[in-house]
Amino acid sequence: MAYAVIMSGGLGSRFWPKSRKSLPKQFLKIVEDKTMIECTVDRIKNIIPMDKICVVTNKNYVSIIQSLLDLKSENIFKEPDNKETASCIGLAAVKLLKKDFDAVMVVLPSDHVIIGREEFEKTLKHAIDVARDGDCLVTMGINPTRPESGYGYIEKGERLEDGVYRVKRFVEKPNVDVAKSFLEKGNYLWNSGMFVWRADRLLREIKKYLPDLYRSLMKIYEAIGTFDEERVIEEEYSKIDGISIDFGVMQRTNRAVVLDTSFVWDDIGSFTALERFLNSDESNNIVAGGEVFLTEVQNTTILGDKRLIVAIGVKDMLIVDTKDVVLICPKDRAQEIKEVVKKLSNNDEFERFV
Ligand SMILES: Nc1nc2c(ncn2[C@@H]2O[C@H](COP(=O)(O)OP(=O)(O)OP(=O)(O)O)[C@@H](O)[C@H]2O)c(=O)[nH]1
Ligand SMILES: O=P(O)(O)O[C@H]1O[C@H](CO)[C@@H](O)[C@H](O)[C@@H]1O
Repeated sequence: MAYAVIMSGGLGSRFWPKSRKSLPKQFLKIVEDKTMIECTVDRIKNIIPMDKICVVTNKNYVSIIQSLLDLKSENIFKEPDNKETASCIGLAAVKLLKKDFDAVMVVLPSDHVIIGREEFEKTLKHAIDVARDGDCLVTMGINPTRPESGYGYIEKGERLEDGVYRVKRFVEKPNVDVAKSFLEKGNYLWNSGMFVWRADRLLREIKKYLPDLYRSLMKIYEAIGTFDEERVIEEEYSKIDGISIDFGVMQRTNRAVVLDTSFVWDDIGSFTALERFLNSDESNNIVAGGEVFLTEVQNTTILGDKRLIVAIGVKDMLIVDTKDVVLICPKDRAQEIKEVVKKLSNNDEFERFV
């Protein structure tokens, strides 16, 4: 049986100050008129029925998820802490395996924009068939359109069937020069961060490449359905070293295959991604929300709130206003917001703004 596993415990810190610890990006309406997590569920519910859709999230976000999605509480997998995507996916794998030994997991981030519903559904069905029959880890590949250094790249290897390739190499977040060379070579795809695999196959890969995490997951597996479940999850999570599924498994495994997809995809990783979806004025400015009064402003993205934003002679900037924080930064440094948020989190005076 196929299950959707929606990862929804991240902080979306590159979208700070709009995205806060108390209400991260996946629970905001960013480019569509529903929250990002609602859009994620809408996109898959023709393929995977609601009772097979699961969300893995931090325990603090359970009530937000319940208010947005019509999910049974047993389909919300609670994490006591954020230990990155390998643990989040591993926890979902043991939860599903406990009730279905043939579980196939469709792992989806909760903060992507996808255009081309029919194509997406067709690709997902194909991915489920490949993962169910084969002993492999399926990733959904996107044809790159720019030398993006914020994504993982997949080198296509042997063609297995129409649109399906063995993964020759998986390179997580190369620098821009390497990304340019991948684009020129033409045989690389972006890793979309959407994966399909059997739960048992994934756990065997975790056993091989992340043995400590595997040991913790096995203890959790034993405790699932007992009175001790929550305590054991807390105890094991306190021991887990966080690592992403990309660094932890995908870069190491030789069982990965990639599907060459053709829908439009974006991970809306940072504010600058909005340029690809929102309309700009004749000076290439984007205004998303709030009122603005601009004089000789160019190539600037402004996300307003309640106040009027007045800017004079500003170029290539990002301006984000909220009720208690104003962020001003050059657009080409927008990735640094994540680091700033980490610093603020560790600062007693400013932590409350995170
Ligand atoms: N359950 C769970 N989900 C996670 C965790 N880390 C990231 N995610 C989710 O995985 C997806 C991809 O996350 P990232 O973009 O890597 O991280 P993020 O925290 O959302 O964003 P940044 O802080 O801006 O990097 C998103 O849907 C996140 O909500 C985690 O530790 N647990
Ligand atoms: O954690 P990050 O920064 O969002 O990166 C992850 O997602 C990217 C796609 O959104 C992928 O391209 C990366 O390989 C990785 O899976």
